Amino acid sequence: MLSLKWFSKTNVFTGCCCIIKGCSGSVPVSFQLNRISRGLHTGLCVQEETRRRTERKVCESVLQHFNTQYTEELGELWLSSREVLLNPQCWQYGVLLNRFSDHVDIEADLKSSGYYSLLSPPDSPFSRSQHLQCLVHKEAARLPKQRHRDGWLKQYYLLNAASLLPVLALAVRDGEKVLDLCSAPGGKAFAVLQTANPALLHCNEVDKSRYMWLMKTLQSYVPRALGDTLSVTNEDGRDIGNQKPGMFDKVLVDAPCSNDRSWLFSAGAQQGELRLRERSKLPQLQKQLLCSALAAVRPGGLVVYSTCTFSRAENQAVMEALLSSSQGVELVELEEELIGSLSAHFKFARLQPPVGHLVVPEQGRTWGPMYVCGLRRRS
Ligand SMILES: C[S@@+](CC[C@H](N)C(=O)[O-])C[C@H]1O[C@@H](n2cnc3c(N)ncnc32)[C@H](O)[C@@H]1O
Repeated sequence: MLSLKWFSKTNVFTGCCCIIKGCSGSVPVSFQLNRISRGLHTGLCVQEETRRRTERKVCESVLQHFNTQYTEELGELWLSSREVLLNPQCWQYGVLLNRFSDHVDIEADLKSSGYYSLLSPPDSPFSRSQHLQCLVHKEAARLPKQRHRDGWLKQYYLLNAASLLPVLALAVRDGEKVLDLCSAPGGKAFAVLQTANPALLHCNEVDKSRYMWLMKTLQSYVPRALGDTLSVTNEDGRDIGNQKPGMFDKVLVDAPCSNDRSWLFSAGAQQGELRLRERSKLPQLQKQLLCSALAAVRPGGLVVYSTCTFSRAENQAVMEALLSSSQGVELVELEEELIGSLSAHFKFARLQPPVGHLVVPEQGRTWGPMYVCGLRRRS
């Protein structure tokens, strides 16, 4: 296990502006956010990123495969979601503010540019967390990414806002011990730290290069003072349940899955076909990771499972198989209040069987796909 060591890197910075583009494909509107563009901690120019996204080619074999499977599983919903997934220019991005950084100016700029909070204000009785602040825009606005600068904390993390659903479902409380079993690149680990002050957040990632990426994320967003709270390992998550039985209050399994959004733009037919061939192995891996998570959580503790695919085989079927083969495990319904408050922002599919929740993208609310389901270990 590694505790975090912060390392330095040379940084380049360029000024930049943001692009707003409607789903209709209308003329792009660019605007400048005063302090963001003045802050100049940007990475790739947003226009460059937008151009790259526009130029990405759809992988026909993956599209055909999804058409067959998801028409059967989702019917009409697949048609509306497909329209969004195939048009990267209409994708929205959530801006998750970093409570450990000084972001007051940026928050004010964003709000004056039409951004609003995804969740209730932090002081509301309905707020899920004291600190988590995610701003969204009804258009496909895209901020520049900020570059890593040694000794400086990035002010925001860009994400698909539906990624917050598993973190909110985990509902971490101050002082809890939390395991993020499949953690890289670290978006949800970062989000967990925005919601509470856990006694321990243990992040694990099996892939070496993604593990390095995870370390970099944590270094860029989390103050050194929290170093003792965090631990990071580069192991197969399937082994962690045996290594740390019953050690955690909560475990997040943000599982490796058919990442529908990105698979549709696989780099070439070969990569697409390889992914489709390997796809049938995913449910087995997902079940093994869940078993490990259930071993790592204490009796009475909560495991949240999430994926970013529509696939029934990787979502409800995994949960059902697990529930039927494991004793002392029960399904946990996500709080109605949480689903209700997010329904204004997210489109939820009606699942059959009704196990877990699935956010599906639609025009104007392009968040998802994101499947979330909770399990409690009884004994
Ligand atoms: C969906 S991604 C996680 C995204 C991450 N939670 C976030 O929010 O940034 C799934 C991750 O699981 C990792 N993974 C795949 N197999 C694994 C295993 N056996 N044990 C642990 N991690 C694994 C993948 O390399 C990938 O980084």
